[in-house]
Amino acid sequence: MNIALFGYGKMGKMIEQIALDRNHKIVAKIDVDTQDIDYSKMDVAIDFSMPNAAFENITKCFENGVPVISGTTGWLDKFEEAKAICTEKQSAFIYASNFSLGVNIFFELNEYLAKMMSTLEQYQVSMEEIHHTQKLDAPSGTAITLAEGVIKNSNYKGWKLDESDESEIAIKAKRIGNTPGTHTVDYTSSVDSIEIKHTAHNREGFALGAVIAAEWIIGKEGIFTMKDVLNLG
Ligand SMILES: NC(=O)C1=CN([C@@H]2O[C@H](COP(=O)(O)OP(=O)(O)OC[C@H]3O[C@@H](n4cnc5c(N)ncnc54)[C@H](OP(=O)(O)O)[C@@H]3O)[C@@H](O)[C@H]2O)C=CC1
Ligand SMILES: O=C(O)C1=N[C@H](C(=O)O)C[C@H](O)C1
Repeated sequence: MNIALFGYGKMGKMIEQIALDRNHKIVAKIDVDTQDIDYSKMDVAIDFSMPNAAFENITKCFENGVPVISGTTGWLDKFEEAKAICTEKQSAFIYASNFSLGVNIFFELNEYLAKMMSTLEQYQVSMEEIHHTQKLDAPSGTAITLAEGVIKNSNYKGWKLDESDESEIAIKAKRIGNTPGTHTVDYTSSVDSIEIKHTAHNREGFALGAVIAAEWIIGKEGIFTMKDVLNLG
C-alpha cells in the first residue's frame, strides 16, 4: 500500500517505522513547507499534522480521490465541513482522537461506567489528561471524546477546561515532560471515589492503530470510526 504522511513530526516518523515493518511504502512526507504535492501515487493519506493545517490537508486529499486517516486533534470546529466534502467527493474518511487499541477499549468502558453512574447523583465526574509539554491543544482530543461519551450516557450538559459547575464535566489538562498521554475519569462522592485510567507508555499504539485503519479503509467509501475498524460493535 502506498501511504502519504501529512505531518512528519513525532507521530509521522513513528507511523513510517510501523508502515515499513508491515511492508507498506511511504510515497510522500508532507510538512509545512512542502510545495507541489503529487497525489497520483497515494493509496491513502495519514494526517498527523497541526490543528491549523489538518482541514486543508484532509480536504485536498478528498478532492484528489485519496482516502484519509486523520489523527490530528484541535481542528474539529471544521469536522462537519470535512465530512461533507468527503461525501460529496465519494471518498473515505476515519478521524479518531486516539487510534490506540487500548484507548478505544477505554472509550467503551467509559461509556459503560457512565451508564451505570447516571442515576447515582451523589457522584460528580471529572477528568484529567496529562501530555508532553509540546502539545498545542488542551484539553486533548481523547479527553473530549471521553467527555462526549459521558454526556451521551448521563445528564451532564457539557464539559469545561478546569473549573465547572455540577452540570458540567471539569477537565484538567497537565503538561509534564515527555508524557505520551494519560487519561483518568474520576467519579467522586463524599464517601469514596471510582477511577478508570489509561496510560500510554509510548506512541507505538497510536501509530499502529493508524496504520491498521489505513489498511482497513482501502476500497471503501464513506465515513467510519475506529469502532468499525476494531469491530467493537
Ligand atoms: N489520534 C491519535 O491517536 C493521536 C493524535 N495525535 C495528534 O497528532 C498531531 C501531531 O502530533 P505530533 O506528531 O506529536 O506533533 P509534531 O509537532 O511532532 O508533528 C507535527 C508535524 O506537522 C508538521 N506540519 C505543520 N504544518 C503542516 C502542514 N501544513 N502540513 C503538513 N504538516 C505540517 C510540523 O512541521 P514543523 O515542525 O516544521 O512545523 C510537524 O512536523 C497532534 O494534533 C496530536 O494531538 C498525536 C498522537 C496520537
Ligand atoms: O498530542 C499528543 O501527543 C496526543 N494527542 C492525542 C489527543 O489529543 O488526545 C492522543 C494522544 O493522547 C497523544
